[in-house]
Amino acid sequence: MTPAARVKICGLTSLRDLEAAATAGANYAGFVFFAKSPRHLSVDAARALAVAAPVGLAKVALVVDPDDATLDAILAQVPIDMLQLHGAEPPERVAALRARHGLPVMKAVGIADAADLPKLARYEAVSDQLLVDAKPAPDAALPGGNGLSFDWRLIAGRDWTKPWMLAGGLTPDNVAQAVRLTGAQQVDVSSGVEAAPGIKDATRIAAFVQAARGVSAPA
Ligand SMILES: O=C(O)c1ccccc1NCC(=O)[C@H](O)[C@H](O)COP(=O)(O)O
Repeated sequence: MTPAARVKICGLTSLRDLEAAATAGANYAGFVFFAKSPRHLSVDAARALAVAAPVGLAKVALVVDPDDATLDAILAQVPIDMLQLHGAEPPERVAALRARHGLPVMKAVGIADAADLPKLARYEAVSDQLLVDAKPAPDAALPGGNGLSFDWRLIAGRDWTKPWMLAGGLTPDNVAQAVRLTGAQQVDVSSGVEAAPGIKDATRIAAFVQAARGVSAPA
């Protein structure tokens, strides 16, 4: 039987998106703070979403190599439950941010091939969770949210020491297979549930959550 996975919907940009994620039963809502992204939120826009989020929907701030002032400005205004570090933060910086802000930290680790796997242990040592994502192409405009997947067999059967989330190119159509193959207990999606970059599709969000939980989508 397919295990029931916890679901993060990343890159919400409107109250409509937030409601779709909450109604579908998502566990985490991701807010992107990265100016070049079509999913980027100002601090004010993120605050409006975060205060509207229902209890039980964990609010995740996705940041990329943030400086202290940027993070301070976000966290002073936006009630956040977890930080997602999606840049090239070295392990020492991950540990420092975790200590400085007193929030759980999820470090994104990009995987393209077996040479990337040792990074997982290095970041497990300093993070509360890992986000195991596809490594973007060197010339990619965005460090994540590219709808790109990696070879899931690379992590199948791995012994994990921390909770982790599978990400990268997941869709309502492939998430059940990804969960079965990797044993992921948590999954993350952004572009796979969008109608257009930065605009989520409520029907796709519902189908994704159902598929991740091993429930067939209604015909
Ligand atoms: O979504 C963005 O625009 C983004 C910008 C900068 C860093 C990370 C970004 N997104 C990360 C994610 O949304 C997900 O955590 C992950 O990469 C999966 O995305 P997708 O393949 O689109 O489902």
